[in-house]
Amino acid sequence: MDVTRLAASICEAAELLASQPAIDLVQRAELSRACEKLYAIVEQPSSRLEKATVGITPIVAVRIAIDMGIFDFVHHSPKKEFNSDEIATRAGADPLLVCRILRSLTASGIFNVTPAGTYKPDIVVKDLAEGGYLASRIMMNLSPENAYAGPFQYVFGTEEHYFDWMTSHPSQLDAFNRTMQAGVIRDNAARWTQIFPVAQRFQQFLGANSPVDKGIQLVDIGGGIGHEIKILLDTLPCLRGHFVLQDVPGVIQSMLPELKTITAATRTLQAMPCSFFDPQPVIGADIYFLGRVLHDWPDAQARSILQHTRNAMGKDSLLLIHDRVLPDGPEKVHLSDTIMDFNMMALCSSLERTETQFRDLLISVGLDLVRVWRPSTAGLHRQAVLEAVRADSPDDG
Ligand SMILES: C[S@@+](CC[C@H](N)C(=O)[O-])C[C@H]1O[C@@H](n2cnc3c(N)ncnc32)[C@H](O)[C@@H]1O
Repeated sequence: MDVTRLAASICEAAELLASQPAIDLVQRAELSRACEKLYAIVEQPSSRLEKATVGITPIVAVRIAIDMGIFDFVHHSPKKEFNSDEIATRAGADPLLVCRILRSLTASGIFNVTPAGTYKPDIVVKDLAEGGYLASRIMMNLSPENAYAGPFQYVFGTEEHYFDWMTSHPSQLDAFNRTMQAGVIRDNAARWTQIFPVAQRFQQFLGANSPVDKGIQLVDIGGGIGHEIKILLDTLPCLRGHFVLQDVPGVIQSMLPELKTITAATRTLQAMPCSFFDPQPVIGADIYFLGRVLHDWPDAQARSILQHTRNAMGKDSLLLIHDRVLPDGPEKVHLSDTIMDFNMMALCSSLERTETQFRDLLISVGLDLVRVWRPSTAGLHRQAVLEAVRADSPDDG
């Protein structure tokens, strides 16, 4: 079957339908059933699971928007289109939070983004505006950015960060570590080794017989139980070098058993309990790797992690950041992206960042973003690998 042609005809049919006069309820039901059948076949199992487990976040976005009066404003305004900043000003709310909410509402079909980049409300907005049968109020007008006093701490009645709290809740920590490992095992295309061309870029370190000291030195910061290092070693069985796995002590002690046996002549592995909020002890490594770490932290802490890494980097060191990178255009943001963004907001007072937000963060600590690697199945995955070097590196520019 020619899937590309099939996808093109489905899009054509959708455009044709959109240009038709209104279809009646019976036709709508018939078409909805057909679409659901198609979607049930093509949807990724991981996406089904995501909706069933953390899929509540679009509802949270609607509730916050009701409270901010966003629907009242756009419904009663004589204007038909709005930009994010004017909605934020009108709502008296943090522009970043309003931008995150509008992205989620767009992914839920409550707003559409025009070619000019403005937001156009859908007809359902009238039911969410004052007097509408779905309008009711909660309180929130700032994107949480205090990592130690956000929604998680409020709900669990604690002053600890989510990661600190987990160390005294071992079953939660174990579940978290297994979730992190499952994410990269389940989804081949989301693995960093599939996105960043490891074989080509680490070519000089490949070879079965050369000693460790001629190999790569790679530091996996906040590397969990070592699954990201394991994926690299499995992908490149001839990669030689010294691999350092860093995380908090409670996680390091759960390191994958198969990594514990690596002490060959061509490969060594060092498990190093240490905090990324302390100075980085490994100086001048070839590669510093930050896998899905920065999205756990708001800008203040993310900057501190990057600054410590930057201070340890040599002029030839490379920083690789594996994280979800959202498109800057809100109309391109998937529902799944907004679910994860709100998940990060709730658990860690943090956020999923756009490429521009990553670039700005890197520049603020003296690092330059050299390239963003995206998976070949672009559109389905937002995982990307960002490649950064010291701003004063000879390779920069
Ligand atoms: C989202 S997980 C990512 C794990 C792994 N890099 C991956 O991509 O699957 C974030 C990791 O950061 C670790 N972490 C949290 N606070 C830390 C700290 N202060 N220092 C070092 N690691 C920390 C957690 O234990 C966890 O393993």
